[in-house]
Amino acid sequence: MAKIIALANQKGGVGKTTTSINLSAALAKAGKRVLLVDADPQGNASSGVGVDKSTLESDIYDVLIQDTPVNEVILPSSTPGLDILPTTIQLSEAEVQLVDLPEREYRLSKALAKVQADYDYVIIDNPPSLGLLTINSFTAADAVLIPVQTEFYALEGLGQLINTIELVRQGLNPDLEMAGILLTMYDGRTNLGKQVSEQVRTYFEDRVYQTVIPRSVRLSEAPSYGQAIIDFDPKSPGARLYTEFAKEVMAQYG
Ligand SMILES: Nc1ncnc2c1ncn2[C@@H]1O[C@H](COP(=O)(O)OP(=O)(O)OP(=O)(O)O)[C@@H](O)[C@H]1O
Ligand SMILES: [Mg+2]
Repeated sequence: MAKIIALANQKGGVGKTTTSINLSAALAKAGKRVLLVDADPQGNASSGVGVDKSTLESDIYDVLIQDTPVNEVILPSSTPGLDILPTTIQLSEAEVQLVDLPEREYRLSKALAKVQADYDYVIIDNPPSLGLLTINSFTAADAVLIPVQTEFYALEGLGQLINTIELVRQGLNPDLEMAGILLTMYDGRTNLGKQVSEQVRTYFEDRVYQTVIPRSVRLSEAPSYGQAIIDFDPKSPGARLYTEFAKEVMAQYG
């Protein structure tokens, strides 16, 4: 049965999508069967693993709103062993439409239950909000992994996020855990980077992963080629560190 991990932080641009893509690809390279779920209407995870969104006949919107079977929508990605449940901008309408649907918080969970036996990991990329799409992900997930940009205001909003996880645990999904916090876009040349990472570790202690993802231009270039960093530039520091990070996740979840 797949471990389902939702990547979330309602703060925008902290590395959720970059981490979703590259953790998924590194897990697949390690021999795991992985499904990447793009639950963000921006669709950056879909294009980042080589999906041409303009040619899609159906996407996660149809699964959530129209009850299209999930296996009809899943596609192979540019990385062997990694499948993608893609999205397009039409998912932006789902946030409103879900409100009136029965079991509105459980729709992703029900869809993923049908393919959970086919994978070792399901990684869900989420939008920068705590709306119904993210709540669907938290209801479906075993654990929430929080990327935190090693920058000023890094801790801002984390209290609210952790509160939301707690609320979901009290109602919709009692088994939901916090997987941990991943520091991203670290710049070791600046004092700020060091200060923020120390501050996050002081506050969250062993819930912060040992691996730290450095700021790297190659990581930001890879998505425009539709490739994960381990395929785009296997020798780059980004490829090495996402591989290290995947090892930490496998030590945690098998
Ligand atoms: N380690 C890194 N080094 C350099 N650039 C990075 C790194 N990680 C992410 N980026 C770049 O920073 C931007 C934001 O990253 P990303 O899209 O992963 O964040 P996000 O949290 O998914 O954003 P959103 O909240 O909009 O979904 C992107 O342009 C991405 O390419
Ligand atoms: Mg994103």
